[in-house]
Amino acid sequence: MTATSTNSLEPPRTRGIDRRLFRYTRGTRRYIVLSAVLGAVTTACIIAGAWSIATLVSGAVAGELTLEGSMREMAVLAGAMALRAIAASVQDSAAQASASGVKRDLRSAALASLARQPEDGRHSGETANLLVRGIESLDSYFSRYIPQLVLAVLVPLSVIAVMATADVTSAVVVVLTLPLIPVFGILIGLYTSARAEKQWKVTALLARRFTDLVAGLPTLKAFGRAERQTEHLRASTVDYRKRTMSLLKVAFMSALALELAASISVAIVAVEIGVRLVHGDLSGMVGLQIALFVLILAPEAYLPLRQVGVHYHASAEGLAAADELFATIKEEDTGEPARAPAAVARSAPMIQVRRARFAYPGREPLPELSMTIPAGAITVLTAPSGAGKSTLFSALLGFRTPQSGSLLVGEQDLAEADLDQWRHRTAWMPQKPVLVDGTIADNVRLAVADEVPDSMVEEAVAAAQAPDPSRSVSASGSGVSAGEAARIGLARLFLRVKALNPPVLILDEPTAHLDRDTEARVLDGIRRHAEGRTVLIASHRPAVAAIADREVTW
Ligand SMILES: Nc1ncnc2c1ncn2[C@@H]1O[C@H](COP(=O)(O)OP(=O)(O)OP(=O)(O)O)[C@@H](O)[C@H]1O
Repeated sequence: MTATSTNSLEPPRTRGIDRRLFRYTRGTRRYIVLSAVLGAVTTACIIAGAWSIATLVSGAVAGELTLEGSMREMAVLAGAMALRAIAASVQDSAAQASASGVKRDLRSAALASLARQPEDGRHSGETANLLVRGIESLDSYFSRYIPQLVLAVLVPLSVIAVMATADVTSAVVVVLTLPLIPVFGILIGLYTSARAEKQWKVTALLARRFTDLVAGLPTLKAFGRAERQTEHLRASTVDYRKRTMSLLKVAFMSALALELAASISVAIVAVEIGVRLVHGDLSGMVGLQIALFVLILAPEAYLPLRQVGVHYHASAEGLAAADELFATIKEEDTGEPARAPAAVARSAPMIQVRRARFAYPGREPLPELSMTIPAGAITVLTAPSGAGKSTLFSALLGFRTPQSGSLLVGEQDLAEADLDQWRHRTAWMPQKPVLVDGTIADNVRLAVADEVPDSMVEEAVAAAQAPDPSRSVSASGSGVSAGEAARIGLARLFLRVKALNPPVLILDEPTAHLDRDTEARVLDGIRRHAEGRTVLIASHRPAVAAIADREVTW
Protein backbone atom coordinates (compact mmCIF):
# COMPACT_ATOMS: atom_id res chain seq x y z
CA MET A 1 0.00 0.00 0.00
CA THR A 2 1.45 3.36 -0.91
CA ALA A 3 1.33 6.60 1.01
CA THR A 4 -1.45 7.79 -1.25
CA SER A 5 -3.69 4.85 -0.64
CA THR A 6 -3.10 5.06 3.09
CA ASN A 7 -4.12 8.68 2.88
CA SER A 8 -7.32 7.81 1.12
CA LEU A 9 -8.32 5.45 3.92
CA GLU A 10 -7.34 7.68 6.77
CA PRO A 11 -7.25 11.43 6.32
CA PRO A 12 -3.80 12.32 7.65
CA ARG A 13 -4.71 15.88 8.46
CA THR A 14 -7.81 16.57 10.44
CA ARG A 15 -8.68 19.88 12.03
CA GLY A 16 -5.16 21.18 11.46
CA ILE A 17 -3.44 18.23 13.11
CA ASP A 18 -1.15 16.08 11.02
CA ARG A 19 -1.14 12.75 12.82
CA ARG A 20 1.71 11.40 10.68
CA LEU A 21 4.01 13.95 12.29
CA PHE A 22 3.33 12.29 15.62
CA ARG A 23 3.68 8.77 14.30
CA TYR A 24 7.15 9.34 12.90
CA THR A 25 8.68 11.36 15.67
CA ARG A 26 9.71 10.35 19.13
CA GLY A 27 8.89 12.40 22.18
CA THR A 28 6.04 14.33 20.56
CA ARG A 29 3.38 12.70 22.74
CA ARG A 30 5.37 13.61 25.85
CA TYR A 31 5.48 17.16 24.56
CA ILE A 32 1.70 17.25 24.08
CA VAL A 33 1.17 15.97 27.64
CA LEU A 34 3.58 18.61 28.98
CA SER A 35 1.77 21.28 26.94
CA ALA A 36 -1.55 20.13 28.46
CA VAL A 37 -0.14 20.31 32.00
CA LEU A 38 1.33 23.76 31.35
CA GLY A 39 -1.95 24.78 29.71
CA ALA A 40 -3.82 23.76 32.87
CA VAL A 41 -1.38 25.76 35.02
CA THR A 42 -1.81 28.79 32.74
CA THR A 43 -5.61 28.48 32.93
CA ALA A 44 -5.53 28.28 36.72
CA CYS A 45 -3.27 31.36 36.81
CA ILE A 46 -5.60 33.30 34.52
CA ILE A 47 -8.63 32.51 36.70
CA ALA A 48 -6.82 33.18 40.01
CA GLY A 49 -5.38 36.47 38.67
CA ALA A 50 -8.77 37.63 37.41
CA TRP A 51 -10.40 36.84 40.76
CA SER A 52 -7.70 38.71 42.69
CA ILE A 53 -8.00 41.83 40.50
CA ALA A 54 -11.81 41.74 40.79
CA THR A 55 -11.61 41.37 44.59
CA LEU A 56 -9.02 44.17 44.96
CA VAL A 57 -10.87 46.66 42.74
CA SER A 58 -14.37 45.93 44.08
CA GLY A 59 -13.08 46.03 47.68
CA ALA A 60 -11.36 49.38 47.05
CA VAL A 61 -14.49 50.87 45.41
CA ALA A 62 -16.69 49.72 48.31
CA GLY A 63 -14.08 50.82 50.86
CA GLU A 64 -14.12 47.36 52.44
CA LEU A 65 -10.56 46.33 51.68
CA THR A 66 -8.50 45.41 54.73
CA LEU A 67 -4.68 45.56 54.66
CA GLU A 68 -4.45 41.86 55.31
CA GLY A 69 -6.99 41.06 52.58
CA SER A 70 -5.30 43.29 50.02
CA MET A 71 -1.86 41.82 50.82
CA ARG A 72 -3.29 38.34 50.33
CA GLU A 73 -4.89 39.22 46.99
CA MET A 74 -1.72 41.00 45.80
CA ALA A 75 0.33 37.94 46.70
CA VAL A 76 -2.10 35.66 44.81
CA LEU A 77 -1.98 38.02 41.81
CA ALA A 78 1.83 38.22 41.83
CA GLY A 79 2.07 34.44 42.27
CA ALA A 80 -0.36 33.81 39.40
CA MET A 81 1.52 36.21 37.12
CA ALA A 82 4.89 34.71 38.02
CA LEU A 83 3.62 31.15 37.56
CA ARG A 84 2.07 32.07 34.22
CA ALA A 85 5.38 33.53 33.06
CA ILE A 86 7.28 30.44 34.24
CA ALA A 87 4.77 28.15 32.47
CA ALA A 88 5.19 30.18 29.26
CA SER A 89 8.96 30.00 29.44
CA VAL A 90 8.96 26.23 30.17
CA GLN A 91 6.53 25.83 27.28
CA ASP A 92 8.86 27.79 25.04
CA SER A 93 11.94 25.72 25.85
CA ALA A 94 9.98 22.45 25.59
CA ALA A 95 8.63 23.63 22.23
CA GLN A 96 12.12 24.41 20.93
CA ALA A 97 13.49 21.09 22.16
CA SER A 98 10.55 19.15 20.73
CA ALA A 99 10.68 21.00 17.40
CA SER A 100 14.40 20.33 16.96
CA GLY A 101 13.86 16.65 17.87
CA VAL A 102 11.04 16.38 15.38
CA LYS A 103 13.03 18.08 12.64
CA ARG A 104 15.99 15.80 13.31
CA ASP A 105 13.81 12.66 13.25
CA LEU A 106 12.03 13.71 10.08
CA ARG A 107 15.28 14.61 8.33
CA SER A 108 16.87 11.26 9.21
CA ALA A 109 13.72 9.36 8.21
CA ALA A 110 13.56 11.22 4.88
CA LEU A 111 17.29 10.79 4.20
CA ALA A 112 17.20 7.09 5.11
CA SER A 113 14.17 6.64 2.90
CA LEU A 114 15.79 8.52 0.01
CA ALA A 115 18.90 6.35 0.35
CA ARG A 116 16.78 3.18 0.22
CA GLN A 117 14.61 4.25 -2.66
CA PRO A 118 15.70 3.85 -6.25
CA GLU A 119 16.55 7.03 -8.11
CA ASP A 120 13.24 8.28 -9.39
CA GLY A 121 14.33 11.41 -11.15
CA ARG A 122 13.84 13.52 -8.02
CA HIS A 123 15.42 16.90 -8.53
CA SER A 124 18.28 17.70 -6.17
CA GLY A 125 17.15 21.34 -5.80
CA GLU A 126 13.65 20.27 -4.78
CA THR A 127 15.00 17.63 -2.41
CA ALA A 128 17.31 20.14 -0.74
CA ASN A 129 14.45 22.63 -0.47
CA LEU A 130 12.23 19.99 1.13
CA LEU A 131 14.84 18.75 3.59
CA VAL A 132 16.03 22.18 4.65
CA ARG A 133 13.34 24.82 4.24
CA GLY A 134 10.37 22.42 4.23
CA ILE A 135 11.32 20.75 7.48
CA GLU A 136 12.45 24.04 9.01
CA SER A 137 9.02 25.56 8.33
CA LEU A 138 7.47 22.95 10.65
CA ASP A 139 9.00 24.94 13.50
CA SER A 140 5.96 27.18 13.99
CA TYR A 141 3.68 24.16 13.87
CA PHE A 142 5.36 22.51 16.85
CA SER A 143 6.50 25.49 18.85
CA ARG A 144 3.45 27.74 18.42
CA TYR A 145 0.46 26.01 16.88
CA ILE A 146 0.37 22.77 18.94
CA PRO A 147 0.66 24.42 22.40
CA GLN A 148 -1.86 27.03 21.30
CA LEU A 149 -4.25 24.29 20.24
CA VAL A 150 -4.02 22.79 23.73
CA LEU A 151 -4.70 26.20 25.29
CA ALA A 152 -7.58 26.77 22.87
CA VAL A 153 -9.34 23.72 24.30
CA LEU A 154 -8.42 24.13 27.96
CA VAL A 155 -8.75 27.87 28.54
CA PRO A 156 -12.22 28.58 27.03
CA LEU A 157 -13.77 25.47 28.63
CA SER A 158 -12.36 26.23 32.08
CA VAL A 159 -13.11 29.95 31.82
CA ILE A 160 -16.74 29.25 30.82
CA ALA A 161 -17.13 26.68 33.62
CA VAL A 162 -15.76 29.10 36.24
CA MET A 163 -17.75 31.99 34.78
CA ALA A 164 -20.92 29.89 34.98
CA THR A 165 -20.42 29.43 38.73
CA ALA A 166 -20.12 33.22 39.15
CA ASP A 167 -22.64 34.43 36.58
CA VAL A 168 -24.64 32.07 34.34
CA THR A 169 -25.95 34.80 32.01
CA SER A 170 -22.47 35.97 31.00
CA ALA A 171 -21.33 32.36 30.57
CA VAL A 172 -24.27 31.77 28.21
CA VAL A 173 -23.35 34.89 26.18
CA VAL A 174 -19.76 33.64 25.86
CA VAL A 175 -20.96 30.13 24.88
CA LEU A 176 -23.17 31.65 22.17
CA THR A 177 -20.53 34.01 20.74
CA LEU A 178 -17.41 31.85 21.12
CA PRO A 179 -18.13 29.54 18.12
CA LEU A 180 -17.84 32.59 15.83
CA ILE A 181 -14.05 32.46 16.20
CA PRO A 182 -13.45 28.80 15.21
CA VAL A 183 -16.06 29.02 12.45
CA PHE A 184 -14.34 32.08 10.95
CA GLY A 185 -10.96 30.44 11.56
CA ILE A 186 -11.91 27.20 9.82
CA LEU A 187 -13.38 29.00 6.82
CA ILE A 188 -10.28 31.14 6.42
CA GLY A 189 -8.02 28.13 7.12
CA LEU A 190 -9.66 26.11 4.34
CA TYR A 191 -9.03 28.95 1.93
CA THR A 192 -5.41 29.46 3.01
CA SER A 193 -4.34 25.82 3.17
CA ALA A 194 -4.94 25.42 -0.60
CA ARG A 195 -3.00 28.63 -1.21
CA ALA A 196 -0.18 27.56 1.10
CA GLU A 197 0.11 24.26 -0.77
CA LYS A 198 0.34 26.14 -4.05
CA GLN A 199 2.90 28.48 -2.52
CA TRP A 200 4.99 25.52 -1.37
CA LYS A 201 4.94 24.10 -4.91
CA VAL A 202 6.07 27.45 -6.30
CA THR A 203 8.92 27.53 -3.73
CA ALA A 204 9.99 24.03 -4.81
CA LEU A 205 9.89 25.06 -8.46
CA LEU A 206 11.96 28.13 -7.72
CA ALA A 207 14.56 26.03 -5.88
CA ARG A 208 14.66 23.68 -8.85
CA ARG A 209 15.12 26.49 -11.38
CA PHE A 210 17.73 28.18 -9.26
CA THR A 211 19.91 25.07 -8.81
CA ASP A 212 19.57 24.25 -12.52
CA LEU A 213 20.58 27.76 -13.44
CA VAL A 214 23.60 27.79 -11.15
CA ALA A 215 24.72 24.33 -12.31
CA GLY A 216 24.31 25.22 -15.98
CA LEU A 217 25.64 28.76 -15.79
CA PRO A 218 29.01 28.08 -17.49
CA THR A 219 27.23 26.34 -20.41
CA LEU A 220 24.60 29.06 -20.63
CA LYS A 221 27.32 31.71 -20.69
CA ALA A 222 29.21 29.82 -23.37
CA PHE A 223 26.10 29.84 -25.58
CA GLY A 224 25.22 33.43 -24.68
CA ARG A 225 21.92 32.42 -23.02
CA ALA A 226 22.70 33.38 -19.44
CA GLU A 227 20.94 36.74 -19.64
CA ARG A 228 17.72 35.16 -20.88
CA GLN A 229 17.71 32.58 -18.10
CA THR A 230 18.38 35.31 -15.55
CA GLU A 231 15.29 37.07 -16.93
CA HIS A 232 13.25 33.89 -16.44
CA LEU A 233 14.48 33.58 -12.88
CA ARG A 234 13.70 37.23 -12.21
CA ALA A 235 10.15 36.73 -13.51
CA SER A 236 9.75 33.66 -11.26
CA THR A 237 10.93 35.54 -8.18
CA VAL A 238 8.59 38.45 -8.94
CA ASP A 239 5.73 35.96 -9.25
CA TYR A 240 6.82 34.36 -5.98
CA ARG A 241 6.92 37.73 -4.22
CA LYS A 242 3.41 38.56 -5.45
CA ARG A 243 2.08 35.22 -4.26
CA THR A 244 3.77 35.64 -0.87
CA MET A 245 2.31 39.11 -0.47
CA SER A 246 -1.18 37.92 -1.36
CA LEU A 247 -0.84 35.04 1.12
CA LEU A 248 0.29 37.50 3.78
CA LYS A 249 -2.68 39.71 2.94
CA VAL A 250 -5.00 36.78 3.65
CA ALA A 251 -3.16 36.07 6.91
CA PHE A 252 -3.47 39.69 8.05
CA MET A 253 -7.11 39.93 6.98
CA SER A 254 -7.92 36.73 8.82
CA ALA A 255 -6.24 38.01 11.99
CA LEU A 256 -8.31 41.18 11.64
CA ALA A 257 -11.53 39.21 11.13
CA LEU A 258 -10.89 37.05 14.18
CA GLU A 259 -9.93 40.09 16.25
CA LEU A 260 -13.13 41.82 15.20
CA ALA A 261 -15.28 38.79 16.06
CA ALA A 262 -13.60 38.54 19.48
CA SER A 263 -13.96 42.28 20.18
CA ILE A 264 -17.65 42.27 19.26
CA SER A 265 -18.21 39.22 21.49
CA VAL A 266 -16.42 40.84 24.45
CA ALA A 267 -18.39 44.05 23.83
CA ILE A 268 -21.68 42.09 24.01
CA VAL A 269 -20.61 40.62 27.38
CA ALA A 270 -19.56 44.10 28.58
CA VAL A 271 -22.87 45.69 27.55
CA GLU A 272 -24.86 42.89 29.16
CA ILE A 273 -22.82 43.24 32.39
CA GLY A 274 -23.10 47.05 32.32
CA VAL A 275 -26.89 46.99 31.90
CA ARG A 276 -27.26 44.52 34.75
CA LEU A 277 -24.92 46.56 36.98
CA VAL A 278 -27.06 49.66 36.54
CA HIS A 279 -30.52 48.15 36.50
CA GLY A 280 -30.41 44.55 37.43
CA ASP A 281 -29.24 41.85 39.70
CA LEU A 282 -25.53 42.79 39.82
CA SER A 283 -25.39 45.42 42.54
CA GLY A 284 -23.34 46.06 45.63
CA MET A 285 -19.79 44.97 46.24
CA VAL A 286 -20.46 41.30 45.35
CA GLY A 287 -22.15 42.32 42.11
CA LEU A 288 -19.22 44.57 41.16
CA GLN A 289 -16.73 41.85 42.04
CA ILE A 290 -18.53 39.32 39.83
CA ALA A 291 -18.96 41.85 37.01
CA LEU A 292 -15.22 42.66 37.07
CA PHE A 293 -14.28 38.99 37.28
CA VAL A 294 -16.44 38.17 34.24
CA LEU A 295 -15.16 41.20 32.29
CA ILE A 296 -11.52 40.32 32.93
CA LEU A 297 -12.08 36.66 32.08
CA ALA A 298 -14.17 37.15 28.93
CA PRO A 299 -11.30 38.24 26.60
CA GLU A 300 -9.19 35.36 27.92
CA ALA A 301 -11.81 32.91 26.64
CA TYR A 302 -11.54 34.27 23.08
CA LEU A 303 -7.79 34.94 22.98
CA PRO A 304 -6.44 31.35 22.65
CA LEU A 305 -8.87 30.57 19.81
CA ARG A 306 -7.83 33.72 17.99
CA GLN A 307 -4.17 32.84 18.43
CA VAL A 308 -4.77 29.36 16.98
CA GLY A 309 -5.83 31.06 13.75
CA VAL A 310 -2.74 33.23 13.70
CA HIS A 311 -0.37 30.33 14.36
CA TYR A 312 -2.15 28.16 11.84
CA HIS A 313 -1.16 30.62 9.13
CA ALA A 314 2.43 30.57 10.29
CA SER A 315 2.50 26.76 10.06
CA ALA A 316 0.57 26.43 6.80
CA GLU A 317 3.71 26.20 4.65
CA GLY A 318 5.21 23.59 6.98
CA LEU A 319 2.06 21.47 6.75
CA ALA A 320 2.10 21.73 2.96
CA ALA A 321 5.74 20.61 2.99
CA ALA A 322 4.81 17.75 5.34
CA ASP A 323 2.57 16.24 2.66
CA GLU A 324 5.51 16.03 0.29
CA LEU A 325 7.76 14.82 3.05
CA PHE A 326 5.50 11.89 3.82
CA ALA A 327 5.27 11.02 0.16
CA THR A 328 9.07 10.75 0.37
CA ILE A 329 9.06 8.61 3.49
CA LYS A 330 7.03 6.04 1.58
CA GLU A 331 8.24 2.83 3.07
CA GLU A 332 7.16 3.48 6.62
CA ASP A 333 3.65 4.21 5.36
CA THR A 334 3.10 0.71 4.04
CA GLY A 335 1.91 -0.47 7.44
CA GLU A 336 3.35 -3.91 6.68
CA PRO A 337 5.72 -5.41 9.23
CA ALA A 338 9.27 -4.97 7.95
CA ARG A 339 10.88 -8.26 7.04
CA ALA A 340 14.40 -8.73 8.40
CA PRO A 341 16.73 -8.27 5.42
CA ALA A 342 18.92 -11.23 4.54
CA ALA A 343 22.68 -11.18 5.05
CA VAL A 344 24.92 -11.13 1.99
CA ALA A 345 27.97 -13.35 1.40
CA ARG A 346 31.33 -12.13 2.73
CA SER A 347 33.54 -13.82 0.13
CA ALA A 348 33.62 -12.95 -3.58
CA PRO A 349 30.18 -14.03 -4.83
CA MET A 350 28.88 -15.06 -8.22
CA ILE A 351 26.34 -12.50 -9.49
CA GLN A 352 23.40 -13.56 -11.62
CA VAL A 353 21.06 -11.35 -13.58
CA ARG A 354 17.89 -13.30 -14.34
CA ARG A 355 15.56 -11.89 -16.98
CA ALA A 356 15.84 -8.41 -15.47
CA ARG A 357 13.95 -5.64 -17.22
CA PHE A 358 14.49 -1.95 -16.45
CA ALA A 359 12.44 1.01 -17.56
CA TYR A 360 12.55 4.76 -17.05
CA PRO A 361 9.30 6.73 -16.92
CA GLY A 362 8.16 7.80 -20.38
CA ARG A 363 10.78 5.63 -22.12
CA GLU A 364 10.68 2.31 -23.91
CA PRO A 365 11.83 -0.42 -21.48
CA LEU A 366 15.45 -1.53 -21.92
CA PRO A 367 15.95 -5.05 -23.36
CA GLU A 368 15.61 -7.94 -20.93
CA LEU A 369 18.95 -8.93 -19.42
CA SER A 370 20.27 -12.32 -18.31
CA MET A 371 23.89 -13.03 -17.46
CA THR A 372 26.17 -14.73 -14.99
CA ILE A 373 29.15 -12.84 -13.55
CA PRO A 374 31.64 -15.43 -12.27
CA ALA A 375 32.96 -15.19 -8.72
CA GLY A 376 36.49 -13.89 -8.15
CA ALA A 377 37.05 -12.85 -11.78
CA ILE A 378 37.09 -9.65 -13.86
CA THR A 379 34.11 -9.31 -16.21
CA VAL A 380 33.94 -6.47 -18.69
CA LEU A 381 30.58 -5.29 -20.06
CA THR A 382 31.02 -4.02 -23.61
CA ALA A 383 27.37 -3.46 -24.62
CA PRO A 384 26.90 -0.30 -26.74
CA SER A 385 26.38 3.13 -25.28
CA GLY A 386 22.82 3.49 -23.94
CA ALA A 387 22.36 -0.29 -23.62
CA GLY A 388 21.89 -0.04 -19.87
CA LYS A 389 25.27 -0.83 -18.27
CA SER A 390 25.10 2.04 -15.75
CA THR A 391 21.46 1.17 -15.10
CA LEU A 392 22.48 -2.40 -14.25
CA PHE A 393 25.22 -1.11 -11.94
CA SER A 394 22.80 1.17 -10.17
CA ALA A 395 20.47 -1.84 -9.68
CA LEU A 396 23.34 -3.96 -8.40
CA LEU A 397 24.03 -1.27 -5.82
CA GLY A 398 20.38 -1.33 -4.78
CA PHE A 399 19.51 2.14 -6.13
CA ARG A 400 17.10 0.80 -8.72
CA THR A 401 14.85 -2.24 -8.82
CA PRO A 402 14.07 -4.20 -11.98
CA GLN A 403 10.46 -4.08 -13.18
CA SER A 404 10.62 -7.83 -13.56
CA GLY A 405 13.24 -10.51 -13.10
CA SER A 406 15.83 -10.61 -10.34
CA LEU A 407 19.45 -9.99 -9.35
CA LEU A 408 21.20 -12.64 -7.28
CA VAL A 409 24.35 -12.20 -5.23
CA GLY A 410 25.52 -15.74 -4.51
CA GLU A 411 22.22 -17.41 -3.64
CA GLN A 412 20.71 -14.24 -2.23
CA ASP A 413 18.07 -12.26 -4.13
CA LEU A 414 19.09 -8.59 -3.85
CA ALA A 415 15.42 -7.58 -3.41
CA GLU A 416 15.44 -9.29 0.01
CA ALA A 417 19.01 -8.52 0.99
CA ASP A 418 20.26 -6.17 3.67
CA LEU A 419 21.22 -3.35 1.31
CA ASP A 420 23.35 -1.44 3.82
CA GLN A 421 25.41 -4.54 4.44
CA TRP A 422 25.62 -5.31 0.74
CA ARG A 423 26.76 -1.79 -0.14
CA HIS A 424 29.35 -2.06 2.62
CA ARG A 425 30.73 -5.07 0.75
CA THR A 426 31.05 -3.31 -2.57
CA ALA A 427 33.33 -0.61 -3.92
CA TRP A 428 31.96 1.44 -6.77
CA MET A 429 33.51 3.87 -9.18
CA PRO A 430 30.80 5.83 -11.03
CA GLN A 431 31.22 7.35 -14.47
CA LYS A 432 31.22 10.88 -13.03
CA PRO A 433 32.37 10.94 -9.41
CA VAL A 434 30.69 13.56 -7.25
CA LEU A 435 33.24 16.03 -5.88
CA VAL A 436 33.06 18.24 -2.81
CA ASP A 437 34.90 21.45 -1.98
CA GLY A 438 38.23 20.62 -0.36
CA THR A 439 41.49 18.90 -1.21
CA ILE A 440 41.79 15.79 -3.33
CA ALA A 441 42.68 13.89 -0.15
CA ASP A 442 39.40 15.09 1.46
CA ASN A 443 37.53 13.86 -1.59
CA VAL A 444 39.21 10.46 -1.56
CA ARG A 445 38.55 10.02 2.16
CA LEU A 446 34.80 10.20 1.51
CA ALA A 447 34.96 6.60 0.31
CA VAL A 448 35.29 5.31 3.86
CA ALA A 449 33.18 6.43 6.81
CA ASP A 450 35.93 5.85 9.40
CA GLU A 451 39.16 7.77 9.78
CA VAL A 452 42.01 6.29 7.74
CA PRO A 453 45.73 7.14 7.95
CA ASP A 454 47.18 9.65 5.46
CA SER A 455 49.52 6.98 4.12
CA MET A 456 46.54 4.87 3.04
CA VAL A 457 44.99 7.82 1.19
CA GLU A 458 48.33 8.63 -0.48
CA GLU A 459 48.76 5.03 -1.54
CA ALA A 460 45.27 4.95 -3.10
CA VAL A 461 45.90 8.27 -4.88
CA ALA A 462 49.22 7.01 -6.28
CA ALA A 463 47.75 3.69 -7.45
CA ALA A 464 44.95 5.56 -9.26
CA GLN A 465 47.40 8.03 -10.84
CA ALA A 466 45.26 10.78 -9.30
CA PRO A 467 46.69 14.32 -8.83
CA ASP A 468 48.55 15.58 -5.75
CA PRO A 469 46.34 14.89 -2.69
CA SER A 470 46.91 18.40 -1.30
CA ARG A 471 45.49 20.08 -4.42
CA SER A 472 42.16 21.85 -4.05
CA VAL A 473 39.04 21.02 -6.01
CA SER A 474 35.58 22.53 -6.01
CA ALA A 475 32.23 20.79 -5.95
CA SER A 476 31.56 22.02 -9.49
CA GLY A 477 34.64 20.11 -10.66
CA SER A 478 36.73 23.17 -11.42
CA GLY A 479 40.37 22.58 -10.55
CA VAL A 480 40.50 19.11 -12.11
CA SER A 481 40.11 17.73 -15.61
CA ALA A 482 37.49 15.09 -16.44
CA GLY A 483 40.23 12.43 -16.48
CA GLU A 484 41.58 13.61 -13.11
CA ALA A 485 38.07 13.56 -11.64
CA ALA A 486 37.68 9.98 -12.84
CA ARG A 487 40.96 9.05 -11.18
CA ILE A 488 39.79 10.60 -7.90
CA GLY A 489 36.83 8.20 -8.21
CA LEU A 490 39.24 5.35 -8.77
CA ALA A 491 41.38 6.39 -5.78
CA ARG A 492 38.19 6.21 -3.68
CA LEU A 493 37.59 2.68 -4.87
CA PHE A 494 41.18 1.67 -4.07
CA LEU A 495 40.97 3.26 -0.61
CA ARG A 496 37.79 1.33 0.06
CA VAL A 497 39.47 -1.89 -1.04
CA LYS A 498 42.35 -1.27 1.38
CA ALA A 499 40.19 -0.15 4.29
CA LEU A 500 37.14 -2.43 4.00
CA ASN A 501 38.30 -5.34 1.86
CA PRO A 502 35.02 -5.53 -0.12
CA PRO A 503 34.54 -8.72 -2.17
CA VAL A 504 32.82 -6.93 -5.10
CA LEU A 505 34.14 -4.07 -7.26
CA ILE A 506 32.02 -2.19 -9.81
CA LEU A 507 33.72 0.26 -12.18
CA ASP A 508 31.92 2.38 -14.79
CA GLU A 509 34.27 3.46 -17.61
CA PRO A 510 37.37 3.71 -15.39
CA THR A 511 39.73 4.75 -18.22
CA ALA A 512 37.36 6.79 -20.41
CA HIS A 513 39.43 9.99 -20.50
CA LEU A 514 42.95 8.58 -20.25
CA ASP A 515 45.90 8.48 -22.61
CA ARG A 516 47.35 5.07 -23.37
CA ASP A 517 50.24 5.19 -20.86
CA THR A 518 48.14 6.42 -17.96
CA GLU A 519 45.48 3.86 -18.87
CA ALA A 520 48.07 1.07 -18.69
CA ARG A 521 49.22 2.22 -15.22
CA VAL A 522 45.63 2.62 -13.99
CA LEU A 523 44.69 -0.85 -15.29
CA ASP A 524 47.70 -2.29 -13.51
CA GLY A 525 46.36 -0.80 -10.28
CA ILE A 526 42.87 -2.18 -10.98
CA ARG A 527 44.26 -5.65 -11.66
CA ARG A 528 46.19 -5.64 -8.38
CA HIS A 529 43.15 -4.52 -6.39
CA ALA A 530 40.89 -7.00 -8.21
CA GLU A 531 42.64 -10.11 -7.00
CA GLY A 532 40.24 -12.57 -5.32
CA ARG A 533 37.25 -10.28 -5.94
CA THR A 534 34.24 -10.32 -8.24
CA VAL A 535 34.88 -7.35 -10.52
CA LEU A 536 32.50 -5.79 -13.04
CA ILE A 537 33.78 -3.13 -15.43
CA ALA A 538 31.78 -1.24 -18.07
CA SER A 539 34.12 -0.20 -20.87
CA HIS A 540 34.63 -0.20 -24.62
CA ARG A 541 38.43 0.09 -24.42
CA PRO A 542 40.45 -2.83 -25.78
CA ALA A 543 43.05 -2.41 -23.00
CA VAL A 544 40.34 -2.97 -20.38
CA ALA A 545 39.05 -6.05 -22.24
CA ALA A 546 42.64 -7.32 -22.19
CA ILE A 547 42.76 -7.53 -18.38
CA ALA A 548 39.30 -9.15 -18.14
CA ASP A 549 38.64 -12.85 -17.67
CA ARG A 550 35.29 -12.57 -19.37
CA GLU A 551 33.49 -10.24 -21.77
CA VAL A 552 29.71 -9.81 -21.77
CA THR A 553 27.65 -7.85 -24.27
CA TRP A 554 24.00 -7.56 -25.33
N1 LIG B 1 17.53 8.94 -15.17
C1 LIG B 1 17.16 8.53 -16.38
N2 LIG B 1 15.96 8.91 -16.88
C2 LIG B 1 15.55 8.51 -18.09
N3 LIG B 1 16.28 7.72 -18.90
C3 LIG B 1 17.48 7.32 -18.48
C4 LIG B 1 17.98 7.71 -17.20
N4 LIG B 1 19.21 7.16 -17.03
C5 LIG B 1 19.46 6.45 -18.16
N5 LIG B 1 18.43 6.56 -19.02
C6 LIG B 1 18.32 5.93 -20.33
O1 LIG B 1 18.46 4.54 -20.16
C7 LIG B 1 19.26 4.00 -21.19
C8 LIG B 1 20.45 3.25 -20.58
O2 LIG B 1 21.29 4.20 -19.95
P1 LIG B 1 22.64 3.76 -19.25
O3 LIG B 1 23.29 4.99 -18.73
O4 LIG B 1 22.35 2.66 -18.31
O5 LIG B 1 23.45 3.19 -20.50
P2 LIG B 1 24.98 2.78 -20.60
O6 LIG B 1 25.01 1.48 -21.28
O7 LIG B 1 25.65 2.86 -19.27
O8 LIG B 1 25.53 3.93 -21.54
P3 LIG B 1 27.03 4.52 -21.65
O9 LIG B 1 27.90 3.41 -22.19
O10 LIG B 1 26.88 5.64 -22.63
O11 LIG B 1 27.42 4.97 -20.29
C9 LIG B 1 19.67 5.15 -22.08
O12 LIG B 1 18.80 5.19 -23.19
C10 LIG B 1 19.46 6.37 -21.20
O13 LIG B 1 19.09 7.47 -21.99
